[in-house]
Amino acid sequence: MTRKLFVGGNFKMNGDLESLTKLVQQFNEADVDVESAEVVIAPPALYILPLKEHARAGIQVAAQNAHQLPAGAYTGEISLQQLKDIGLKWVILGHSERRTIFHESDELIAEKTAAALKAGIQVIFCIGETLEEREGDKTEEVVTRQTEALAKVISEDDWKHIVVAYEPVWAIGTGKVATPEVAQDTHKMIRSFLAKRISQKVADETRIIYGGSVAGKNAKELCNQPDIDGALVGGASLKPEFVDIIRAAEESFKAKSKL
Ligand SMILES: O=C[C@H](O)COP(=O)(O)O
Repeated sequence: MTRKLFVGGNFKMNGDLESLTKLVQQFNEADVDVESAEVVIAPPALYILPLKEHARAGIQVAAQNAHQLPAGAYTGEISLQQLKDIGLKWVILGHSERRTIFHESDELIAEKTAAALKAGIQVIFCIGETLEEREGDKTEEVVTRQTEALAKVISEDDWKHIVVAYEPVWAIGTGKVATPEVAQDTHKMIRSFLAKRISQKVADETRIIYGGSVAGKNAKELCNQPDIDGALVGGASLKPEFVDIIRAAEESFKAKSKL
């Protein structure tokens, strides 16, 4: 298997300078193999710069959102060009909290993603269904619709700068983690969609990571699944437990690569 493990930590709107600096210090000191995994933390915007300076080599930093336009009268927003200016390589776009609370549409998220790639920033592109949609048997329709919006506006070559994060909304921050089998089924479905819609190459090479109540105790089983290439961790990334998640995911990946 050629896809590299990806573990993201989304701090959301949590922490302060002191607590997050201490947290990153714990990550810096942890014995994790940052060569075999891509580790990316996403702090609140105003802590990006100090934490980027503080994080050791191998721990990258992402923004949690950005505006699609390069500059202008958009009070409160940050542009992708500004992220690029401070040396950032990653941004999370399409998180379900942006989709639901801030009413970001599939089209806007696709536009932001295309703008990020144009600005030279890689994207953790989040998709996922609500509980109502899952219970209404609409998971495939929803994740396909969200991914199709992006497929329309980027090229085949652009996909190498995208990590798809499948995050079932009903599993985010609820403690209700999707079982490894349920998550695997959806990841497989997303990969098949990429194969049919884009190409087999893009399907084989794009990393699809899982998010939603990932913790030290379930990371290994989730990452053991053939189509799960890592995790996007929320709550547990604010604790030293994040290191256990990275280690567990690395163990799974090493085992999978021997298959
Ligand atoms: O971006 C991360 C996801 O929203 C997952 O959050 P969680 O691990 O707190 O459920």
